[in-house]
Amino acid sequence: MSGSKKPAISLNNVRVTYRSGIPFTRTTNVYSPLKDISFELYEGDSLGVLGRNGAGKSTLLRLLNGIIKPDGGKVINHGHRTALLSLTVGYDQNLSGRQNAVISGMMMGLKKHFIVSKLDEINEFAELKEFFDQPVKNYSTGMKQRLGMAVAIHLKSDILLIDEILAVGDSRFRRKSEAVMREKITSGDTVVLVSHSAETVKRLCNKAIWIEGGVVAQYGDSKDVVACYEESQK
Ligand SMILES: Nc1ncnc2c1ncn2[C@@H]1O[C@H](COP(=O)(O)OP(=O)(O)OP(=O)(O)O)[C@@H](O)[C@H]1O
Repeated sequence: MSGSKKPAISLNNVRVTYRSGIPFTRTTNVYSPLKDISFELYEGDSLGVLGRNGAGKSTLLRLLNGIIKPDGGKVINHGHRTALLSLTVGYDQNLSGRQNAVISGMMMGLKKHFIVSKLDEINEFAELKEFFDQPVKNYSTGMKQRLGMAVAIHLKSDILLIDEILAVGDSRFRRKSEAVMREKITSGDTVVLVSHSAETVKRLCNKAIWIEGGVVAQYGDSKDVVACYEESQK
């Protein structure tokens, strides 16, 4: 248990296997980045996810979001609405930022008229101006990041899952996003943050999980986990 906090999502012995066919052969690549993962994400926690490239951090966020299902073990969401903020998942490139914002909101289970009432605020935060009505394929990485951040902040979910999105974009917008994130965290929102920056995890998260070799190498207070993770990288 984590004090009197309630579990928001529980993972019990979770395994994820990717199977991809190799072109022009009858063979299939089978790979399990996550082999046996168990932990509880508690309500009100801000959890940083650490691990080297390919450790399965983004896979873990997709599991928490419910986009993928485990092929072993169980993911139990105790009734929370999640929003995944990522530069690689979630946009229809041919639709405008405005249309994508509406779709994202509907995927979070929100009513269309509520989402529509928030669109001006979303565009104001994202600073997209007339680009808001252009196809996302014309956006720069920074513009996609700003749109994702604006949608996630204005269309409230119970659990915000953030995949590396604070690492890109210009420093002014990064500071603006970090300030809003900090506000959400202090007001008790549940956040899971994947970052290559142990410093960011230490700054924004109270807890951290370190994934290595498909299992949990360490889970606990973010300062302790970051210290061990950084030591292992030397
Ligand atoms: N759809 C997929 N099909 C096949 N393999 C995949 C798929 N998605 C991810 N993988 C593989 O699973 C492993 C874990 O990927 P994942 O993106 O979760 O790692 P990560 O820790 O987020 O990596 P990074 O730090 O580089 O972003 C990688 O080896 C990746 O190549």
